[in-house]
Amino acid sequence: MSINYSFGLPLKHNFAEYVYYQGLFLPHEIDRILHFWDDKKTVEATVSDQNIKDDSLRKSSVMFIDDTDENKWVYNKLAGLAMNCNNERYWFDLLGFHQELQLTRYSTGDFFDWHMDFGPGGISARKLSMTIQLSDPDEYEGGDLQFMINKEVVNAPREKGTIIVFPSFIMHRVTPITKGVRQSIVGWVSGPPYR
Ligand SMILES: O=C(O)CCC(=O)C(=O)O
Ligand SMILES: [Fe+2]
Repeated sequence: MSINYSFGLPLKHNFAEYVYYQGLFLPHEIDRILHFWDDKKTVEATVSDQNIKDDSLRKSSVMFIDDTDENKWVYNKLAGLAMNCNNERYWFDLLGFHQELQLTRYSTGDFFDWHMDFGPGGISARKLSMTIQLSDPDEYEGGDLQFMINKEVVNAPREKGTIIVFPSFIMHRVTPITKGVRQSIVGWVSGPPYR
């Protein structure tokens, strides 16, 4: 039963476990982003904020997109989307990107098992997570970004260019790639502690 014992605060509810957007990046922009990939800058992905490699949780290659003048357009587009999405849905307190955008490559056998992007230490400021699907769905098999919503497993859209935004405390995973290569960008928007 619902009651209304108000503390006098303005209330807005429009929560969704995840939302997605299409068309923010044009195909030639996605191609430009894919050309950022530089094997010399690639590192094996780690988990949490401790630079821990845990092959049972995550296997993929990542590199970070420097926040330089040349790359600013990518940051700017994603920041705009994050602010609009936040105004539409979440009303979290956001401060901005405090960690570089991550370009991720999953080859056959790579995966990222169930996790939250939020946690203790250096990842405790993460509020919103964003993923850009950079690969065409028929370039790879497996590699689904999935959310755990109660006990249902829900697939995120795979279309190239789709941007999926979700609160960093939502459980998600990327299933193992069984064929081909999937690439994505992952960004985290930070904010002050929950209150
Ligand atoms: O590749 C993705 O779409 C998501 C990866 C992920 O969950 C992460 O890097 O935290
Ligand atoms: Fe994640």
